[in-house]
Amino acid sequence: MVLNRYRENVKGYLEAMVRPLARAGVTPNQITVLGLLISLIGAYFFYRGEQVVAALVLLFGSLIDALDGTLARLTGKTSRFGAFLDSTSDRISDGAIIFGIALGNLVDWPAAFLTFMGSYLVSYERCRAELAGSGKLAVGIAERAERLLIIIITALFGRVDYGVYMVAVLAWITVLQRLHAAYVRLKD
Ligand SMILES: CC(C)CCC[C@@H](C)CCC[C@@H](C)CCC[C@@H](C)CCOC[C@@H](COP(=O)(O)O[C@@H]1[C@H](O)[C@H](OP(=O)(O)O)[C@@H](O)[C@H](O)[C@H]1O)OCC[C@H](C)CCC[C@H](C)CCC[C@H](C)CCCC(C)C
Ligand SMILES: Nc1ccn([C@@H]2O[C@H](COP(=O)(O)O)[C@@H](O)[C@H]2O)c(=O)n1
Ligand SMILES: [Mg+2]
Ligand SMILES: [Mg+2]
Repeated sequence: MVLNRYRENVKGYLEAMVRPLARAGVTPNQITVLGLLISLIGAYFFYRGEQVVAALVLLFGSLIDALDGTLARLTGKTSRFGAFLDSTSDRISDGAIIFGIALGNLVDWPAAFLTFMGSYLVSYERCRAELAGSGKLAVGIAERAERLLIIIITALFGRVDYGVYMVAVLAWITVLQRLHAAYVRLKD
C-alpha cells in the first residue's frame, strides 16, 4: 500500500526504460520470465550465503518485475494470461527467495516457514477476494513490494535474518488487514 502509492511517480521512468524494449519487439511475457529467472539467481546467491550479491541481483530483478506490466500497457499487449503469468512468477519468486535464505542457513526453518506462509496468504487473500467480487484488494502494510524491499535492504547490510523476522510479522499483520477489508467488502 505504501509503495503502491508511488507507482504514478515512477511511471514515466519505467516507460522510458521499456520504449527501447518495445522497439526491439520484446514481449511482456518475455520480460516476466526474465524477471523470474533473475529472482531465482538471487535466491541461489542466498543459498550460497552471499547476501549482498543476492540483494543486488534481486534489486535488478525487481526493476525488471516492474517493467512487464508497463511494457504490456504501453504496447497495448496486456493479456489475461500475462496477468496470470506475472502473479504466478511472483509467487515462485517469493517462495524461492525464502527457500534460498533457509537453505543457506541464514535463518531458521520455523521463521522461514512462518514468513513463507504469511507472504503466500497475503497474496492468496487478494486473489480469492477479488474472485469473489471485492474489487482490487491491494491493501495492507506489507504488500509484495514492501516485503521484497525489506529483504533486499537488510541483505545489503548482511542481516537478511532481521528482514525475514520483520517480513514474518508484517505479512501476518497484512493477513489480518486483508481479512478485515474482505469482510467489509464481501459480508452481504
Ligand atoms: C542493482 C542495479 C543494477 C539496478 C538498480 C535499479 C534500482 C534503481 C531499482 C529500482 C526498482 C524500482 C523501480 C522498483 C521496485 C519495486 C519492487 C520493490 C517490487 C516489485 O514489484 C513489482 C510491481 C508489480 O506488482 P503487482 O501489483 O503487479 O504484483 C502483484 C503482487 O505480486 C501481489 O502480491 P501481494 O498481494 O502484494 O502479496 C499479487 O497479489 C498480485 O497478483 C500481483 O499482480 O510493482 C511495481 C510498482 C511498485 C509498487 C512501485 C514502487 C515504486 C517505489 C517508489 C520504488 C522504490 C525503489 C527504491 C527507491 C529502491 C532503492 C532500494 C535501495 C536498496 C535503498
Ligand atoms: N506478461 C505480462 C505482465 C503483466 N501484464 C499486465 O500488467 C498487469 C500488471 O502490471 P504491473 O505493473 O503491476 O506488473 C497485469 O495485471 C496485466 O494486465 C501483462 O499483460 N502481461
Ligand atoms: Mg509485473
Ligand atoms: Mg511480477
